[in-house]
Amino acid sequence: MADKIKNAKIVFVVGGPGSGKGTQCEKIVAKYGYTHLSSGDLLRAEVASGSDRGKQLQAIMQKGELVPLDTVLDMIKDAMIAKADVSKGYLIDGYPREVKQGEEFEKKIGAPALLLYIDAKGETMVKRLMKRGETSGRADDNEETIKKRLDLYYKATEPVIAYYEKRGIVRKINSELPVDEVFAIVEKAIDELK
Ligand SMILES: Nc1ncnc2c1ncn2[C@H]1C[C@H](O)[C@@H](COP(=O)(O)OP(=O)(O)O)O1
Ligand SMILES: [Mg+2]
Repeated sequence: MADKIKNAKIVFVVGGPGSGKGTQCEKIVAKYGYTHLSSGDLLRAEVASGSDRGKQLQAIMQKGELVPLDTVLDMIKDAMIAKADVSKGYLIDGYPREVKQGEEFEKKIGAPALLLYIDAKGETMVKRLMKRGETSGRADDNEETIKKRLDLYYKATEPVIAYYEKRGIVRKINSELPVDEVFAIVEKAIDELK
């Protein structure tokens, strides 16, 4: 089963909360037929299911902390295998959050061909998340948790970007621009993969 995804195109989509990862992934899915896997969405779906694991996850996420590595990875892998026959590639959104997560992903699943670094300023991310929080229903889109998520993001994710930069697969995308202009830059990076 797992070898079905061994040769798949894998794109890590990394950026702070509210930087626009989900927005850009949606557009990549529409144009390129990739499968979009947001680790956050997978986790929230588990929470919504009301399972015991979901309840434990909810407590962790509400505090703005990171969920255990194996849990996230197993959920991503299962979701990838489920889409192996129809997927032109995979967008792994919001993962890895830490260098160790990236290493484990490569051991268990495969190597990324590209890392899209969706980059927006801290104040922009806060503004967007506060706005999203008005309608998203997400427990973590509130001012206090947003600050914590941003702090954690800077600490944990910057080493991730440095790690993949050494391997030459990072493309930094200016996400301060309007959505379609951001996507024009994203398209170039994806087109280069073919
Ligand atoms: N380039 C852009 N310009 C303005 N608003 C943007 C934007 N990209 C995303 N947004 C909005 C849409 C959402 O309400 C909010 C967060 O975007 P998102 O795609 O959900 O971010 P992420 O998935 O990185 O947390 O910001
Ligand atoms: Mg998102």
